[in-house]
Amino acid sequence: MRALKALFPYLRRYQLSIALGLVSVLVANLLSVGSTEAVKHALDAMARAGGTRGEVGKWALASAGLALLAGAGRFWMRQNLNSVSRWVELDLRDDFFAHLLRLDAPFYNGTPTGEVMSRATNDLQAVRMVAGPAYMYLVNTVVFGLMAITRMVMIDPWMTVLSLVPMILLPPVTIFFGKVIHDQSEGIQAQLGIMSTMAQENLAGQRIVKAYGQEASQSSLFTELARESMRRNVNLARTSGLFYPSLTLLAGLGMMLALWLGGRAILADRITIGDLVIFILYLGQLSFPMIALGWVVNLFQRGAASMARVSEILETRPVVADVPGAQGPDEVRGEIEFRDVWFRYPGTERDVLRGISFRAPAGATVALVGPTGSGKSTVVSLLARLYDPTAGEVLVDGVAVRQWPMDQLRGAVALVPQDTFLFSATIGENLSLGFDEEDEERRRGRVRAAARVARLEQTVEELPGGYDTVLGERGINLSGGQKQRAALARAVAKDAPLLVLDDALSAVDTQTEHEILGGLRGVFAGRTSVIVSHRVAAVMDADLILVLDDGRLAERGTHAELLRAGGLYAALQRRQLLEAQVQSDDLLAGASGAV
Ligand SMILES: Nc1ncnc2c1ncn2[C@@H]1O[C@H](COP(=O)(O)OP(=O)(O)OP(=O)(O)O)[C@@H](O)[C@H]1O
Repeated sequence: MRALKALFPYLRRYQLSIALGLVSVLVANLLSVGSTEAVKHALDAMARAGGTRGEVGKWALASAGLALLAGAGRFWMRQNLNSVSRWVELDLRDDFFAHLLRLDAPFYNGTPTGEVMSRATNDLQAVRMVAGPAYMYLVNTVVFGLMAITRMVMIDPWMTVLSLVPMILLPPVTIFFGKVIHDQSEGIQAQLGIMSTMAQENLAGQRIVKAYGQEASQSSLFTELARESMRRNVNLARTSGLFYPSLTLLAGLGMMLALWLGGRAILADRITIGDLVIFILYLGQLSFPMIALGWVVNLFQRGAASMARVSEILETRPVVADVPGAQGPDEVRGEIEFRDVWFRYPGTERDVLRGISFRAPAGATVALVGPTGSGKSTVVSLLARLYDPTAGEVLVDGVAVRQWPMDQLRGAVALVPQDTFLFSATIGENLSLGFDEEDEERRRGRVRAAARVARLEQTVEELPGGYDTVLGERGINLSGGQKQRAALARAVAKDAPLLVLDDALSAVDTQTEHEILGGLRGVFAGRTSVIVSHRVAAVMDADLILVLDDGRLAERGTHAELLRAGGLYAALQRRQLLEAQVQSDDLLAGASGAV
């Protein structure tokens, strides 16, 4: 329950509404008790020898009027307290999302996305139930319970004790069934999640399903999952079927005892008919608050566990963050230096970079080549400070990147990562992600110029809405190469001093890649570029080529120097030339065959 303390600052913002809501609980219950008391007076007037019609009518009217006012009070109670829970949920969700965006790559590396999503949805919902309904029903039960039981004891203490015995079982029965029903519902949701994922994958990957003839086996797998879902639903129906009659049985037992004992008390002239009727009314009105009490216990337990999970993320501090007194250079030139850099990914045991040292002057084009898994993307990640090195230092303009204010560093680097990511927004919005431009014409101009450099202009113009075409699930899908060019255009439009392309043109054909890189050289003349590529043709014009092999810097130099050295780079070039030769021979053979 200590976890719920973290909720207090959020609740404190709405203390006026909470106070009004709690006063409404008190007033509504007082009015409700008053209405029940008026019933007693009406009945007693009916049974008394001198009672008049007018008197009965007056009390009946009073009862109805008070019940109406009590209803209004309850509306006001719900209105205030449930609204507070929604506001608290909104504030928490906003803070949670903003915090998620501040968290760093090491956090996302070690936390599955599904886990984060479940905290942002299910857990926040469970916390909301505590921030309103749970304490509202708890206070309501306590207030009404005290009032009703006091009145019942005043009528007959023994009758109160005995008729409450079955009622006292209502909260534990609700807690027990509540837990079972909750677990079963979760199981159903989980099963539904598995089914949705499977359906979604089969629909999205329907070309693979068809190409590999998987229709029948996927269909029977789905049937198995659906059967399991049905079995879980039937179990839930059985539990619910037992739960509600158990509640009615216990409440009914209390009533039966009250009727039996009350009947005897009337015959013995200890209480009036009016007393018995309102006793039974109070008993009946008590059953829902008693059931709510059990429900509230479960809500608090679930809410506390959920708040602990939400707080765990909210309290996680990014490891890669601004250091105190962070200070970058006044003007970014773009000189890059790696000084004996070692790196291993958090939670792993293997050094993926081992003693990398190099220096590239501002304005140079640096290329990284090497076999897959050799550490090229990792070098780029350290430059953009997505991670901090395990040992050694990465410097830009002579200042360690850890000493730079994060905003300044990220503003200075335009990164095109290996995995292209475009938002489900318009192409124009996707391309202007990296810069602020109030003037719409200038923004569009900048986006168009960048698209031209990335050889994307014609593709966009052929789309139905041009730059206003929405991408992704809600709109059209681009091909792999088009997506890569859009990601490149986004980086070009950012117009930053350092351009970093991490295998950013792998899905573009060699000819287009050559054209794009040629265009980039013009636009980025005087700025520093880092190009990761598997193709020698893409890096041969670079000022400095670094060849990585299993985390080590195996070779360095210009294209000509590396060819002369006859090492890994030269072997890579020979292989790629040979491959190109074989491909063109195949094409020629195909063409002559066709003739
Ligand atoms: N997030 C990660 N967590 C743990 N290990 C990782 C992570 N990302 C990469 N690695 C490991 O680090 C090593 C270097 O990976 P990196 O992505 O830098 O290679 P690369 O040279 O860019 O490869 P490719 O050419 O295939 O893109 C690999 O062995 C890889 O398995």
